[in-house]
Amino acid sequence: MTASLHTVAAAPVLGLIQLPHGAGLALPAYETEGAAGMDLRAAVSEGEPLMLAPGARVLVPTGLIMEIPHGFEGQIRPRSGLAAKAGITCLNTPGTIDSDYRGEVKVILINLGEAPFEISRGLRIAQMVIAPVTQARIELRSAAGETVRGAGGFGSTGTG
Ligand SMILES: O=c1ccn([C@H]2C[C@H](O)[C@@H](COP(=O)(O)OP(=O)(O)OP(=O)(O)O)O2)c(=O)[nH]1
Ligand SMILES: [Mg+2]
Repeated sequence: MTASLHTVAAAPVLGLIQLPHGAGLALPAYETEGAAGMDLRAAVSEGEPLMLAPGARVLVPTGLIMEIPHGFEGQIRPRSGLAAKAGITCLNTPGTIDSDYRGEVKVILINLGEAPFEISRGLRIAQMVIAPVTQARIELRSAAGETVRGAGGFGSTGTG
């Protein structure tokens, strides 16, 4: 039997605290067995949707405080359906949720489409991937070791 990704015994536990304005909203969830990201919902007031004009951006509350285990991060990514259909994306994608952050998680959406976009309560606005992170030890050095690439970049290997 194949275990689903999220029932692996060693899976990290994501702690969630639902704030009062998030109460009643469905918790973030993996929509399919193999989904990489869990969808996040807009915790805007019922009956008071946010209208996002073309070109405008907005900080959308999720109504959630998270306890991401040490050694992991949350990556906030756009949903392709919103992007393809309406030009809605996350401005700072992938947004970084640090494991020591204890404020409300918010999603920065921007409307790159041509029409105003309505964000109503409960709309699945983005997805969050939990990913391992490594903190490097930093060493100040006097020079960098030589490589074939050297300082070539930004298209140095050609286009074809
Ligand atoms: O899309 C995002 C990005 C960040 N955050 C929260 C969680 C994160 O841990 C914190 C800081 O994010 P980041 O380091 O990207 O922002 P900053 O501008 O460097 O702020 P800070 O100086 O607080 O680190 O803000 C969100 O809620 N949503
Ligand atoms: Mg920062």
